Amino acid sequence: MIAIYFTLTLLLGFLGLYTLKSWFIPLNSCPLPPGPPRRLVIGNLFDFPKPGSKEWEHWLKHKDLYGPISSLVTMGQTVILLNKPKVAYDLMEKRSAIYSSRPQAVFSADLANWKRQVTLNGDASVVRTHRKYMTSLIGSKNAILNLHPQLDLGARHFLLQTLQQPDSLIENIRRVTGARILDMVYGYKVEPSGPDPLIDLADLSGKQFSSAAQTGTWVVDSIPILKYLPAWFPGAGFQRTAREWGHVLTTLAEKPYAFVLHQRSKGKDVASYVSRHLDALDGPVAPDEEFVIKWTAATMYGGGADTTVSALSTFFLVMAQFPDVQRHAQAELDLVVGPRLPTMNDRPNLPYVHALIKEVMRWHPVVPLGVPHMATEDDEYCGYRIPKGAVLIANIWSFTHDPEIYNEPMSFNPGRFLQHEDGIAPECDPQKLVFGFGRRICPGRFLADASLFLTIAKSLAVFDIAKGLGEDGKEVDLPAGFRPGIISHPSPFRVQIRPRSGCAQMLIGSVEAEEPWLKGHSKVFDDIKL
Ligand code: HEM
Repeated sequence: MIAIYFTLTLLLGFLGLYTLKSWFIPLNSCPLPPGPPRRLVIGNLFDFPKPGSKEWEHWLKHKDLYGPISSLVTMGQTVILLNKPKVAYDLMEKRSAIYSSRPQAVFSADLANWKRQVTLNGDASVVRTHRKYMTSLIGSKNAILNLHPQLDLGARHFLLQTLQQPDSLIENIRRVTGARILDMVYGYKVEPSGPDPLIDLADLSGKQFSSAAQTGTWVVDSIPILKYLPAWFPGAGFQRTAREWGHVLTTLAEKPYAFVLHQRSKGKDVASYVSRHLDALDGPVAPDEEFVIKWTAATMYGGGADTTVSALSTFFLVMAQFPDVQRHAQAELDLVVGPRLPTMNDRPNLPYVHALIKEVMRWHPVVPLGVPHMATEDDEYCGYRIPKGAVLIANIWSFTHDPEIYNEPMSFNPGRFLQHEDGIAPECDPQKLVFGFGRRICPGRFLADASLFLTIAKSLAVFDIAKGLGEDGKEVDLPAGFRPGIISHPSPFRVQIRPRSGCAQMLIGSVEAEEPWLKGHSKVFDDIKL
């Protein structure tokens, strides 16, 4: 009992101090950017989105109410909302030296130890090293050229699996996307059908990450002192959850790494990101070097799979929703490519398909609020104060739906990205917005771009995508909604996917004659002790 009173008193004391800090404005200092009025003690606590709500919609009103930049303060923490792309560029790109850190959310980064993945790490030298390792595999268009054959084969296997199991679209997308990255990063082949331990693990960890990083879900993020509560303390269940989720993340990094070491010990190793880095070492791998290889590999797997799954799911949803757009893209493919599957070489001659992919990325940005950045120094912008430690959130969804940038932003119109004969310029390329900004810009953007093109162009060439049928045989309406989360996916939907012709069916089946891609390595784990 005494322990509870003591902890409560301590908590109230800290709350008071935080509040004082949030009300304290240095003399001769400019004001924070505008924002909702602050209440005594709790500041803007009730102005944050409710857990499980769509945060990007919640913050949208800030642009109309307060302009291009706004702010909130609660528990001593300042949050700066960037409501226009220019502000995101001005701060996160032009002043990237002081806006490239990450806030250390207590639950995700600290307790569950997600900061082992660079995405949630704020330390500049760690970020530099980890990004350097990753960019050797995926950091430029040239680096991705080497991966085209693997990506192309992956896309053809996706067609085959979708033909065989048209009702398991999202599972197929998930399996093939994960399989591609596991192959590139570890040389691991997933099971051709049925569950695969690494795909399931990434799925679980991805779901846990989405909940872990959701603002407002974890009280310990707002009151960091709570992290010292022991797990047995009433209300401290978050400690057990964090430990459990941290353990899943550890397994996600250790298991496939152990697979590579096992294959090397048997002389069965194939070229992959991990083996290439191990080959480059002179002697035995030092622990800190092993840490970087292991965790950059896990970061690419974790960061690359779920994001691409979301973009491809949105593609299938909108194709069923906008059949005219689908027909237009198919007509272009038939004219330019003819009766074969499109490849990367066809891309320059497929402007409409290219524009369609941009529109998918704009229509629903996969990471609607980006990943928050943190200021590492006090700064001033347009007469407003941005204090050291402030968290910066770029509302990417609001950027890609800004009527000053995109004409009729709520309509799905790939034509907006084409060069018009009457001289009207194409609208802003959303690739400049949806992958984030400055030194933390997504290092997987070239890989994502190539994977999306190959999967989307090939799918359009051979499949007709339509709304699913209800029990009465009539087409059912598609949900227009998207789920909340740091990586946002479409709400569950049903579509029909059929080959466009007999020739299309033959093209899809042709991949079966090639070396089996999905031949399955999971049995190896029977021999590996973690
Ligand atoms: C449609 C696909 C994708 C989208 C829309 C996307 C978007 C983003 C965004 C918005 C960020 C945050 C950038 C910032 O902080 O300003 C990010 C970070 C990151 N992305 Fe992606 N991404 C995609 C695919 C990928 C892929 C395929 C990989 C790797 C294989 C990847 C790896 C990463 C990593 C490692 C980070 C963290 C970078 C850092 O913290 O420095 N992403 N991504």
